[in-house]
Amino acid sequence: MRLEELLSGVEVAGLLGDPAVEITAVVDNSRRVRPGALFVARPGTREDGHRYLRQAVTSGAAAVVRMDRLDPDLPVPQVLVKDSVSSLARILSNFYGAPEKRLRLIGVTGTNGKSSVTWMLREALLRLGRPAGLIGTLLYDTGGRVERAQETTPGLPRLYALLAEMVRSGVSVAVLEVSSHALDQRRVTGLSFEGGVFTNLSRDHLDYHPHLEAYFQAKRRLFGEHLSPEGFAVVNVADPWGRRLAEELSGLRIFRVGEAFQAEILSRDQGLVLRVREPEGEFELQTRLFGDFQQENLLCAWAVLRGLGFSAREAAEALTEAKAPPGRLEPVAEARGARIFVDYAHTPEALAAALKSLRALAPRRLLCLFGCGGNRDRGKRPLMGQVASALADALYLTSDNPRFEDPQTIVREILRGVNGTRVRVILDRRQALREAIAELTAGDILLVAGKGHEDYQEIAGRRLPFSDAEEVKRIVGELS
Ligand SMILES: CC(=O)N[C@H]1[C@@H](OP(=O)(O)OP(=O)(O)OC[C@H]2O[C@@H](n3ccc(=O)[nH]c3=O)[C@H](O)[C@@H]2O)O[C@H](CO)[C@@H](O)[C@@H]1O[C@H](C)C(=O)N[C@@H](C)C(=O)N[C@H](CCC(=O)O)C(=O)O
Ligand SMILES: Nc1ncnc2c1ncn2[C@@H]1O[C@H](COP(=O)(O)OP(=O)(O)OP(=O)(O)O)[C@@H](O)[C@H]1O
Ligand SMILES: N[C@H](CCC[C@H](N)C(=O)O)C(=O)O
Ligand SMILES: [Mg+2]
Repeated sequence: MRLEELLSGVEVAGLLGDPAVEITAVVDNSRRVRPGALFVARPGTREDGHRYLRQAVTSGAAAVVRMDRLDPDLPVPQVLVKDSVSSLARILSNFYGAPEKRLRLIGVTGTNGKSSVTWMLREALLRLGRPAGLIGTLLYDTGGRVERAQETTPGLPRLYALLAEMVRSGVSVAVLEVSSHALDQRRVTGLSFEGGVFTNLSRDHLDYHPHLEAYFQAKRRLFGEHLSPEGFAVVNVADPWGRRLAEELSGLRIFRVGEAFQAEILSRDQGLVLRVREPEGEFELQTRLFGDFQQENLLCAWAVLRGLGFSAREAAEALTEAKAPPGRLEPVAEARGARIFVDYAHTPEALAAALKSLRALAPRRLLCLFGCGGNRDRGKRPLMGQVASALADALYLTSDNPRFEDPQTIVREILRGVNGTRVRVILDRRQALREAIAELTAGDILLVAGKGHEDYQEIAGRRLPFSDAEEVKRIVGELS
């Protein structure tokens, strides 16, 4: 496509060079530039793309978009814009034939539950015969192809490429997990969601957001800036921040989970059996979900189906047998009459929810093994220690992804919140799992928290293969 065609709808403040130059790709990372690419320089959180303009040209960029000035010394066509992020979104839309307008978009935000809601929703849509795409923490599914996710919400170039692939595969509904980082960094610019979901808000990511209010405001942007006026919001009003959001949103169709959409847990042992009450009546569902918290996530998915126009009966049929993504309170093994669950709880609230759910299964003893990620929100460490010591009978503290921090220091910070419960510290996660599992006797439950589906452990910049579920199964096999 020619540069001038890509600039349709872009507010151009200045142009240098030939606008008819042929463009073969659009990128915002100089390391991804191939000959023929258009490089869009934009400021970020750590770097500024403008520093890499020369590098982009050396790598073969056919033209560049920039916000600072037109530089006669740069030997390629240049476009000056006021805002390179919105320009990038518009250029990508032109490049891919406006895929964001050819899909029904559902965005899910909140501290916990995004992956669970989006996963259930995709499966439900498929059961209803609607080709659905998914972009989230675990994977990107474009309808024709599934790939491992890099980010929960990818940056604009990747995002538009995935949406374009969905259109090509005949997908009609695209379900997206929208992280607060993505909202803050404008990674969903140009997208107008038909449905927006807010699951809950609690402490996380305070290494990034200055305080909880700023974190909330980032999430709120999904509804304030990215929701189509004809669209709908699904808000969990059982959560205080959700209640506030619902009060603040005016003129929108809102589905209130916790009020208009409610569920009662009838039994838990073999997966949640739920009685759902919603405006059109009552429905009983046998699901494959573990964790009381999943009822809220299921109701969010249910309400989205209703917002998309499905009947209550269709929602019930589509969500019967609903299951969580891997590593969300997943029962992975039994050892000598004890049960072992792997969960992705990495916030105080999530850890509390997971432990309370397992306590409801009436274990003889409830053991909890976890650590905290390095180089991320440090303040949540003692809070997770506090929650775990209040709700579990014994703790194994170990390493999560220490990244560039000393695992011993991380555990010491968790220990500040621990009070009275029996604790063992074993920094080697494999060894900690081995000892915790060796201790189990009939009726016990062990929760292995923090890493969920992750298949690596990140230590000092290296990702070493590691899966809690696989490790647990291997150890149980060895011990039996
Ligand atoms: C701090 C942070 O969130 N950074 C993310 C962000 O980068 P950024 O926009 O701030 O970019 P930057 O690194 O400052 O660089 C600015 C510009 O210079 C360019 N550049 C930079 C270097 C270079 O050599 N050449 C070059 O062109 C960059 O490509 C970019 O265009 O946007 C990028 C995609 O557009 C992300 O890959 C990147 O994720 C980093 C690696 C990361 O760890 N992010 C985590 C915290 C994250 O985003 N997590 C959330 C999930 C959170 C949750 O679970 O709730 C997620 O959505 O994944
Ligand atoms: N509705 C909920 N309320 C409280 N805790 C929850 C809820 N849903 C999930 N959790 C907890 O949060 C963990 C992560 O769940 P999930 O992956 O669905 O959330 P997420 O928002 O996608 O997380 P991330 O931000 O890491 O992508 C679960 O393993 C569980 O411990
Ligand atoms: N989505 C979370 C993942 C944290 C998972 C935990 N295992 C860790 O490494 O801290 C985040 O980006 O903070
Ligand atoms: Mg997720």
